[in-house]
Amino acid sequence: MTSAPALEVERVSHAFGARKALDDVSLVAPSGAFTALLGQNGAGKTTLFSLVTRLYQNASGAIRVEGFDVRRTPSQALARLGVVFQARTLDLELTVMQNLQYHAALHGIGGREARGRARALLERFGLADRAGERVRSLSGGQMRRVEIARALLHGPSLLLLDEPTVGLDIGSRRALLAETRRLIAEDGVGVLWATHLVDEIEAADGVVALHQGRVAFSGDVAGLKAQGGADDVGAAFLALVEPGASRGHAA
Ligand SMILES: Nc1ncnc2c1ncn2[C@@H]1O[C@H](COP(=O)(O)OP(=O)(O)OP(=O)(O)O)[C@@H](O)[C@H]1O
Repeated sequence: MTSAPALEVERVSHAFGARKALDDVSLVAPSGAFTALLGQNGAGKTTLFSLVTRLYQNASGAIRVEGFDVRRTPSQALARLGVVFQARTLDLELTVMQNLQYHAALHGIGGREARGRARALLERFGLADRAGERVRSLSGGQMRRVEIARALLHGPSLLLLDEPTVGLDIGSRRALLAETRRLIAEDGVGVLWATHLVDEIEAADGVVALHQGRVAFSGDVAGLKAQGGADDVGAAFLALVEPGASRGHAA
């Protein structure tokens, strides 16, 4: 066991040409906790995920997964990282089990071991009876659960989810959040959940508010409300990022 946080981002900046997408961003997502990365469209959430997953190289600063620097020790860092991207990435024509086995193979987990892990995860997400079906036949919420199961196949200690509830109905959103929180409680994974929906955040969560590529707030929900001078998360967030706006929600 390590005492390093699931994720540490230290003074990271990233630009696309002249446009600064991230400007001196630092944050921590502890192990065994839910941290919401709250930000409106264009805040820089996806860019940050792309840097953590090494889709882009971090131009400046440092990113560590459970203490492993993603640039200097990429294989150790990536082995501890599971990710669910905003766009769906399952192969619709393959079965649920084939999708999971394919991903397990990419992590060097083969045959019986892969099937065993996949079955256990599908069981956990209430999808054991769908293993042999093509992904195309699943609902949006079920596909998201398969993607989370896939992200967990290699036993990561950090799970990144980029706006995972987009396009889901209210029941599926709640179920996905509940399952993610159960994972944290049972397995102790650290979760960084990117969202613009303030109602996905609970009182005990960590919050990092990103605005125009900068961290506008980092701390707990009570601290966000105190700093924003409002009793609800949406109003507090808006007060911090758009001081001119007096009411409303981040969504
Ligand atoms: N590949 C790219 N090329 C140029 N600019 C980009 C690219 N990707 C993102 N950007 C810009 O960087 C900024 C941050 O975008 P990013 O996608 O990280 O935001 P986001 O918080 O994920 O937004 P959303 O909630 O809309 O997904 C935006 O100004 C965006 O236009």
